[in-house]
Amino acid sequence: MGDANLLTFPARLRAANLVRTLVCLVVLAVAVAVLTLVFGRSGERIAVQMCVNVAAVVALGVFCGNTGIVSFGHGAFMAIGAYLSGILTMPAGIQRTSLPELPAFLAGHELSLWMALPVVALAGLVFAAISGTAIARLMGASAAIASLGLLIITHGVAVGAREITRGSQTFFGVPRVVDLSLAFGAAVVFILLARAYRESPAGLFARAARDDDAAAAALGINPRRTRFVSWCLSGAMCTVAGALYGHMLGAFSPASFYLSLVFAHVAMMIVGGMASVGGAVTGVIGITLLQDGVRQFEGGVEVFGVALPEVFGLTTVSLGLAILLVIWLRPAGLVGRFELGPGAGARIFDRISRETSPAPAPARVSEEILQAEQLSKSFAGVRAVDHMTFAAPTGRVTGLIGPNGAGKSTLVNLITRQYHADSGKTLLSGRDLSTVSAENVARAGISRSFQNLRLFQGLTVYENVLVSALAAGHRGAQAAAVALRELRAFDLGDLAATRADALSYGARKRLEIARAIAQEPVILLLDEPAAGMNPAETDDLADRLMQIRDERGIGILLIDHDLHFVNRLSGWTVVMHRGTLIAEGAPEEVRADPAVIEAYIGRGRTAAAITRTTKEETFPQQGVRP
Ligand SMILES: Nc1ncnc2c1ncn2[C@@H]1O[C@H](COP(=O)(O)OP(=O)(O)OP(=O)(O)O)[C@@H](O)[C@H]1O
Repeated sequence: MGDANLLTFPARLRAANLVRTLVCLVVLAVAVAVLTLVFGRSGERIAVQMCVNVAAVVALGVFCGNTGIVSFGHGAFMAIGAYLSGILTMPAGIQRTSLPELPAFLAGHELSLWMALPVVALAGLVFAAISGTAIARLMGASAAIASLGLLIITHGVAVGAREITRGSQTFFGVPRVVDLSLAFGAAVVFILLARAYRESPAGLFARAARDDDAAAAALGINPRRTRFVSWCLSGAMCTVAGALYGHMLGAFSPASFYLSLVFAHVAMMIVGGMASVGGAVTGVIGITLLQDGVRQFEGGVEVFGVALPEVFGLTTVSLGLAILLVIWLRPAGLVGRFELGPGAGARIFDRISRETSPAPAPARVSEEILQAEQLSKSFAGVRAVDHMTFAAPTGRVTGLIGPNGAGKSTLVNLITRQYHADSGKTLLSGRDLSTVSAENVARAGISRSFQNLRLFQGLTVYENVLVSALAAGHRGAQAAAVALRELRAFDLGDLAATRADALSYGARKRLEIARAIAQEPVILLLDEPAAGMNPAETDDLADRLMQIRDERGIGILLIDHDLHFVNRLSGWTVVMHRGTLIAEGAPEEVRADPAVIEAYIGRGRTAAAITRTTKEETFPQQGVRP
C-alpha cells in the first residue's frame, strides 16, 4: 500500500464497515421478500419469526461475538422482557381474570408496546448490571456455565412466581401486535446497533480483550469492564427482543424461553459465525429455512407416492446435525471470519473517503524515572527475582541482559504488574506502582512488548495499533492519525488491512512494538524485540528505536540476547544472574566485568569474547517459553 492508500485507509475502513452493514440488511430483506412473495401468508408468518430471531441472535452476539464467551443466559433476559411487557400491555379485564393476585404496582397499566419497550429495556439493563458484576469476572467455560446457571435460576423463579407469571401454566392475553414491518424494523435497528457497538472503541476493546486478556490489560484496557459493558448492552437488547417475541406469540410459558429456545439461538449464532453480525443474520436465516423445511416432514408426508412416517423431534435432530456439520467443516461458522475487505469498500465509497494525515510526533516526554527497589519474586522455591534494584530514566535506552533464566522477563512482569511481587516496590518518578492494576501501570505511562508475541490475532494490523491509540485516550480521527503514524514508523502501512495472525514473524514483532508505542508511553519495556529476526531486520529495528528515543525522549528498557543489538542502543546496561543484579554501568564497562563474563561464559574466557560472541554461540539453549 503506498502512502496515498495508507492515508485514506481509515476512511476506507469506515466505508467497508458501512458496506458490511448494508450487506447484512440486504441479505435479510431478500430473505423476507422471498418468503412472503413465494409462500404468501405462511411465508409472512415465518418471516416475522425470522426477524424476531435475528433481533434476539444479534443481541446475543453483542456479548458472545465481542467477548468470545458463549452465553446461555440470554433466555433469562428474553423471559423478563416477554413477561414484563405482557403485564404492562395486557388489557385490564383479561389481567384481572388471568392474574388476580398481581402486585398492585404492576397491575392495570395497559401501555402500548412502544411505551412498554423503554421500561423493558431499562429493566433488562438493571438485571444485566446486577448479573454482569459476577459474570464479567469470569472467562471461557466458567462464564458460559455461570450464564447457564442464570437461565436455570430465572426459569425456576418464573415457574415459582405464580401470581406474576401464572407459574408453568400458559400466560395469555398479550396483545399480538408484532407484524412483519415491526419485526423487520426491529431486526434492522438491532443490526445497526450491534454493528455500531462492534466498531466503537468499547467494542474494539472487548474484541482486543477477547483475543488476549493480558495484552489488553497492558494497554490500559480493563478486560472485565469490556465484558461487563458487552453483557449489559446485550442483555438490554435481548430483553427487548424477548418482549417482541412475547407479543409475536401472544401466549407463552416459562418453557418458551428455556433450553430449546436458547439452544436454537446459540445454534443459529454458531452456525452463522459468532465473530460477526453477518454471521448471526446468516445463521438465523439458514436455520429458520432448515427448520421450517424439515418441519414439513415431521408430521409424515408422501414423497413420490411413498408415505414417509411421522418422525417426532426431526426438527431438533436436524438442528443438532447442522451444528455438528458446521463445527466440523467450518469451525468459525458459515460466514466465519470472512468480512468484506476494506478494499472492496474502497472501490464503492472512494469518493466519500477523506484523507487522514498521520499525527505529528508527540511532544518530547518530560523527565521521568522508573525505579525498581528490592523487587523479589519466587515460584515454588525458585527465586526468579531476588532483591533487584535498578533505574531506567527517560531519554535513555537501558539494556537489561543476563543468561537464560536470569529473571529478566519476570522482572518486566513485576513492573507491569502481570505478576505480583513478594516484596519490593516499583516507582515511576516517585509514584508507587506496586499496588496498582496492570491497566493502571499502562495508564501511568509504561507500555511493553511481550517475550512471546501477544497480538490481537483476530484484529487487523491497523486495528491492533488503533486499539492502543484509543486506549491512550485518543478518539476518532486523532486516534486514526496516531495509528497511521506508528504504522508508518514501523513500515507496516502495506499490511494495515491484514489480520495479525497472517503476518510474517518479523512483521508481528514490529507490530507489537508499534502497538506499544501508539500508547505514547513514557517508558517502553521491550522483552526480546529482536528474537527471531535476521541481522538486517535487527539493524533496521535498532534504527527505528533510536529514532523514536531521540524524537520523543522516551526511556526504553531493552531485554535481548543479541548483545550487539543491545550494545548499539543502550547507554546503560544492567546485568542479572540468578535473579540478582550482578553488574551495571556503561556497556563497555559491563563487558569487561569479570562477574558478567563468568555468568555468561564461565571462567577462563576474556571480555573480548563477549563482544565477539554471536547470540547463537552465547545462547545455544535459548528457547521460546509458552
Ligand atoms: N510463571 C512462572 N512459573 C514458574 N516459574 C517461572 C515462571 N516464570 C518464570 N519462571 C522461572 O523463573 C526463572 C526466571 O525466568 P525468566 O523467564 O524471568 O528468565 P529470563 O531471564 O527472562 O530468561 P530468558 O532469557 O530465557 O527469557 C526461571 O527459572 C523460570 O523457569
